Amino acid sequence: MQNYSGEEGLQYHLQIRKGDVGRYVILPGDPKRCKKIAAYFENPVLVADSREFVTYTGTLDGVKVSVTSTGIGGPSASIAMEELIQCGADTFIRVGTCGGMALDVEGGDIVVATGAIRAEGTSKEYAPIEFPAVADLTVTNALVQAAKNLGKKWHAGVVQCKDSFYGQHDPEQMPVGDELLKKWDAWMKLGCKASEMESAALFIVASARGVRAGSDFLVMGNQERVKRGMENHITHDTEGAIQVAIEALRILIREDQK
Ligand SMILES: O=P(O)(O)O[C@H]1O[C@H](CO)[C@@H](O)[C@H]1O
Ligand SMILES: O=c1cc[nH]c(=O)[nH]1
Repeated sequence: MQNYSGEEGLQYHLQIRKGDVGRYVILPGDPKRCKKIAAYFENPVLVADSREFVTYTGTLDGVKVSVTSTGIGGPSASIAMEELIQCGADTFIRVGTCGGMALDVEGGDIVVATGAIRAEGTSKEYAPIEFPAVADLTVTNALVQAAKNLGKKWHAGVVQCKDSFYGQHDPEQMPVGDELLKKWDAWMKLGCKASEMESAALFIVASARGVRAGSDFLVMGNQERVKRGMENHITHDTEGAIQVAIEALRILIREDQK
């Protein structure tokens, strides 16, 4: 791959090199979530802070692990994954926030993505639309086991990914609102659990590069419950979703050492 950083081995956007990160990387969207995640590592060190990409590295049960923020959306998430892979990473867990869609998915619950609807643009520059954005099975199983171990209320299933946050929340305001609403109705009928923005791109990049990726999310609220006058708990506390990702990494590290 062409290097645009002007320095051999230095990744252009993330400003990291081989040796700066572990093979296991947690990927939040929000850069401010990195410090909270790194607090679960032993001896966390800030290794880079560039654009929306903040990276800390430490250890978990003695094994080198990292956290890098992806920013919002597929374009920056795909850049983060590509540059981390160049530095030796091969196992990724996205820890995000999402909006619930299925009616039993409530604010404060955890959603684990088994696959992602590719209603975004980035993944289309990697793979034909017929190819599914599927999470890695070992990472997904570890996330589900982690949610069970921690006694969380969790759901596993397909999540919808898009590029426009407000296309999800205010489709009527969009000139193509009819199209968005028609598709959204189909996702609901197909049992989609939640909506977020990065997993489809991450799962497709992972398939293209032969690495493992999975995702878990805090459900911030559920617009479909609001629409039906059902109770809608709103929360922004990502700590539970972070704990599930950390526990899942511990499970993966143990399994990989067998
Ligand atoms: O909380 P993060 O990880 O950023 O994830 C979700 O929040 C952002 C939108 O508010 C999008 O990035 C979406 O995927
Ligand atoms: O509703 C939501 C919440 C978080 N992220 C999204 O993309 N949508």
